[in-house]
Amino acid sequence: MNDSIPLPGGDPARDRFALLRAALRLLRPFWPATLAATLLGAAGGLATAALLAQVNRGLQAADGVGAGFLLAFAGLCGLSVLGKAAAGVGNSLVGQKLVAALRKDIAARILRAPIAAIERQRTHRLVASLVNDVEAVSIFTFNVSGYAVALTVTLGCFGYLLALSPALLLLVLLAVAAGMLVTHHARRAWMVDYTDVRDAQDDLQKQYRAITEGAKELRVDRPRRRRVFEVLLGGAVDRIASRKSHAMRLFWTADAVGSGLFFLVIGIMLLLRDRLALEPAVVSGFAIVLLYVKGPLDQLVGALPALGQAQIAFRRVARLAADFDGHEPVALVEPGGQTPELCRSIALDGVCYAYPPADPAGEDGRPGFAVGPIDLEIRRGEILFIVGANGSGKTTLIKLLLGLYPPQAGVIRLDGQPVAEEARDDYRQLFATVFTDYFLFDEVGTPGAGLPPEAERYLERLDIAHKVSLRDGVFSTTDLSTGQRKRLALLNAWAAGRPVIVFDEWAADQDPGFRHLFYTELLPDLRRQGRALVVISHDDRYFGVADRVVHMAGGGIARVCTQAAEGPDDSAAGNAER
Ligand SMILES: Nc1ncnc2c1ncn2[C@@H]1O[C@H](COP(=O)(O)OP(=O)(O)OP(=O)(O)O)[C@@H](O)[C@H]1O
Repeated sequence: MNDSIPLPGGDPARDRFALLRAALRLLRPFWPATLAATLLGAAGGLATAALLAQVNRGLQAADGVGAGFLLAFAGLCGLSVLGKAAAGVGNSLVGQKLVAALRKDIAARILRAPIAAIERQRTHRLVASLVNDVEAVSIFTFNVSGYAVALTVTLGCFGYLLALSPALLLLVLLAVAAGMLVTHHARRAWMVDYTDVRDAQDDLQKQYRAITEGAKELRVDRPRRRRVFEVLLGGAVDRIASRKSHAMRLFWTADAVGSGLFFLVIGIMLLLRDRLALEPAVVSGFAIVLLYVKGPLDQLVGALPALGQAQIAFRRVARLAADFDGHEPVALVEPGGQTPELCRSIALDGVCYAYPPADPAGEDGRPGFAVGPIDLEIRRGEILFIVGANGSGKTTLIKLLLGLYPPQAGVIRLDGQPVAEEARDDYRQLFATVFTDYFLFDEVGTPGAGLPPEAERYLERLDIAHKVSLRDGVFSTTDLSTGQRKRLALLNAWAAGRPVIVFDEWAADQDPGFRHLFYTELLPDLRRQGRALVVISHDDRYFGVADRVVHMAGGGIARVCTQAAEGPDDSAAGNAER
């Protein structure tokens, strides 16, 4: 996938120009349209300033205006209106493209990020970034050339004022500087508010998940429901509202001070008119221009809250990007690399992985859970069970086997050859999985590859054909019972046609009849097709189905039993019981 939308590299908190640079970098792919919109808008802005001068000249002309004046007036009007319209159209075009590119970019980052980083981030934070940060950045960038136009109009107007009276312009600039000082102080305070708002948006997203995904639990638990609604969700909502109102109060106070200063300047000018013997053309020119330029100036000042929120959003996205650093070469758009084959076996040689400590400050002194060193071979056409107590490391082991966690030590070999980091994504294509927290895609099999001809028959085999059919490769419904949905997940894993299928406690929510069918018919059938089956199971009644049973304890392999010998297998050598 094209990684053409670079997100900020610097820290916008410390680097004052990081946001500007990041915005320019974001706009870079669209520079022709951005430049055209900005230039046309700037031309329109300058035409507006010239129009004001023309109006003042017309007002002061003792013997009326002629055809030449009217022609120039009409030309400036046309340029002003068209420039503004063109800038608006160009802006929205660029804005839409930019937002689309930013959304795709964040999604691509998630798709390529290390699984451990995604697990660390938690879904609600990712969703909040996808929704709130993109929104904040887009609101600001949508208007970048609008701000450029406002700035040009302002500078053009000040240029005209300079020509009319440098001394009076100095007075205006003093007022503008005082207004900027007040705004600057207010801005520092409202940035603190907006940072807190953004944190509260994460909390809100978390509580939205709680009330949707935990709807059933909350319906039967009134105290918790009240706490979630009033304290957790309500607290986040109220925090956002009060912090935003505080920020806006500061903004409007600063804005009012700015406007007051503006009118003060006009008042002072009128007061000093006679004392300084100002010409009527100068006074009327200043009055017209100052009243007009207040619009673009307000637009520029009004951009500050959006700018602040965009800055915070950039900081968030930068942090996310940093946490997703070291992403793997995962093909998203171009066809991937080679689809590997499994001829003999996959071997884990001394593979280790340790989670970071739950308390990174290390205050509780507990290290993260560690798995390994693991020596294990998975052979083509065998059923391998991984068993052990809760928390013994079974799922972590299969995440290592699948290449979802990169081994921190040791190596994975495919048919004797080490799997290099660049080939890990290809290697992962050997597997189909049904995790305990699986996600059910309603498109069956490998997208674009068509369905295996026996798919309908397999639905019957799974005793689900009376509920679900396949329409154009899509399940007609997934509104099913828990066990039935899991059968569809199994169908998906089977239809993907991969040489290795991994089941994480698949049978846990199946009825006894179907559980029996799974262990005694489906698994042996899949083995007959030449696939390797790695099955995490607590069903000790069916351990006899496996060719080998790997017993995990405390993150290591305690022993491996083969069915023939029912004793420790040679392949377990080196895995000391813990
Ligand atoms: N995402 C994670 N981040 C940090 N630590 C984790 C994470 N997932 C698991 N662990 C740690 O690893 C240990 C083993 O977890 P794992 O899921 O591998 O166990 P399991 O044998 O599959 O357990 P179960 O039978 O309950 O599914 C956990 O007790 C926990 O301490």
